[in-house]
Amino acid sequence: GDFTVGAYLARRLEQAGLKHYFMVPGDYNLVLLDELLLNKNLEQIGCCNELNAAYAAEGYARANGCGAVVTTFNVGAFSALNGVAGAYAESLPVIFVCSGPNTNDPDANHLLHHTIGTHDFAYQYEMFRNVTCAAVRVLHPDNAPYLIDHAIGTALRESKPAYIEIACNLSDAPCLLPAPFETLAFQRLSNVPALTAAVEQAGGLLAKADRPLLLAGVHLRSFGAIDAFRELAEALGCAVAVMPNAKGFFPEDHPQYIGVYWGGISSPGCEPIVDWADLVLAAGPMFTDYTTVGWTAMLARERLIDAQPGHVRLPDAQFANVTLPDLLTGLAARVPGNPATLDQYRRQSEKITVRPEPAAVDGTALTRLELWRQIEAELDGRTTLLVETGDSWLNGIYTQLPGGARFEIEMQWGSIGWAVPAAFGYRMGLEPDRRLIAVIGDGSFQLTAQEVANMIRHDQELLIFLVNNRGYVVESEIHDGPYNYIKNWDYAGLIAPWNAEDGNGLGLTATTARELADAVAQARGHTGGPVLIECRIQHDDCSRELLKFGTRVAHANARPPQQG
Ligand SMILES: C/C(NCc1cnc(C)nc1N)=C(/S)[C@H](O)COP(=O)(O)OP(=O)(O)O
Repeated sequence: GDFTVGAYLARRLEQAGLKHYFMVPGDYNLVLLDELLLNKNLEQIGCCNELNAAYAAEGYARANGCGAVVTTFNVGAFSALNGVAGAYAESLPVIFVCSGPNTNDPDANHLLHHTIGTHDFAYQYEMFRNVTCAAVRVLHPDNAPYLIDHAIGTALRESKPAYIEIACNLSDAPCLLPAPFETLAFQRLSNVPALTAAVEQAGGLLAKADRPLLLAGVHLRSFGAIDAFRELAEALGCAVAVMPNAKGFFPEDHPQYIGVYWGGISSPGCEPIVDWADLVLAAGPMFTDYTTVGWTAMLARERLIDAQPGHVRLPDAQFANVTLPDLLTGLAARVPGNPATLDQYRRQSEKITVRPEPAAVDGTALTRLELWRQIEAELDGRTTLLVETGDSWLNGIYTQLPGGARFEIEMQWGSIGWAVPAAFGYRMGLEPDRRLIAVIGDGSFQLTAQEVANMIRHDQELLIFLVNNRGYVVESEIHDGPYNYIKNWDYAGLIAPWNAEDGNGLGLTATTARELADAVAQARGHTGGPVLIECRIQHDDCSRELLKFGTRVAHANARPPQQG
């Protein structure tokens, strides 16, 4: 039968690999939601609000490759804006779809609800253009195929979010059948001469280097270069470190792995080796105030090959239109082995990472160290550890991942409240036989907690460690004040009201090592719903790395304005 604009969109989302999309209904988008429901290969997932729906789509994209969120005009869209911008920051292809005003209204000079009450309806599109790689407004059905294809194709190629606004009276308008999906040109291609020259020159530098070292960066996953990176690592045989937001992109049980490079708060024994290397190839890094610990861990350009998703910068040359996987694969085929940095790491005594002695699992008050010792023990090769912004970042980053385990962190955007909805979306897109453990602070939890109810609605099995340290500890360690302290909740007690008449969530509390061990054991046996373990620790019981990180970030923030 006839294709409609809504059916066209649904087919393209399905072809982009989605099995679910997240939404909150509104009068503008109800007909579009009906059209999307007609596609039986896509499941419509409601969220409590549009911010959570956008975070869920971002989390889904981490597990599934691409995500989508549908909202109503303005009031829905502007809540979702934070999550869409976050997807941009995290380089994740989230398709943001919003139903807009009826096409008759502009010419009729109408004022509309859910707007700021002016005659201009383009401002939402203008705002989203700044945080998407492509933004389109479908104001006539004839343009729907090209505009939808442009938005989705660009999002997949750039690994960034895209914006699609569809006038509400076009959702069920007749539309052409979609052309084959390949016509969206979402593949990333290298320019061959540029690639040849880049491999030649970077390969030459690596071959000449006495102490080469590889550093994994955050873009490896978004730009499909994890395998190519490992190929190059094994060809070089050198030491391999990861930046904090690339944790898990190189196996931590790999013999060449030397830990997280994060300047003065690197894994034990790692920083001296990175400093000793005479050439570092950083694959997909983002050198920011956080990843360089307030600019104290910058790598000198004369010993850095900086391979970005679309170009590579050598100490004295730059090549555009070279994709990350092509460059790394090309180098793997060309470079001679050189284990100097790995040999040196193995000589170092520091390498023996000091593992906290297993505390007596007894009635002693629960501490951060014991909490994370038990979390680390709970990880296996099928588990993803997802950490919320807060001290959970630092504690998670230094947690040892078993082979096959994955790690999710939103370090570039760092928007607290992301973790609950992102875990909901991630679990929705995750293979059923894998496990999900999320570690979330009490402060962050309070922003978006209600999405746990949808975890219960969908019988999602996942484990949340809710770290109740009575407030915003990261902020306290950066710069304390009364604003860092919040109203306490009965976090474990929240699950029962969310269960209501039919839920199967489980809320537990742990104030001692023994209670935590018992709760974890009970969680292991719980099926058919999420488990939240409220772990109560002291406010100042934070990681030593946070103390260092906090003071350096505060220092960077406090730089006086340049005297003009
Ligand atoms: C308030 C804020 N950051 C500022 C902030 C404020 N608002 C948004 C949306 N995102 C942000 N990062 C942060 S990191 C809190 O310490 C988080 O507290 P909590 O979740 O309880 O974790 P810790 O106690 O481990 O820090």
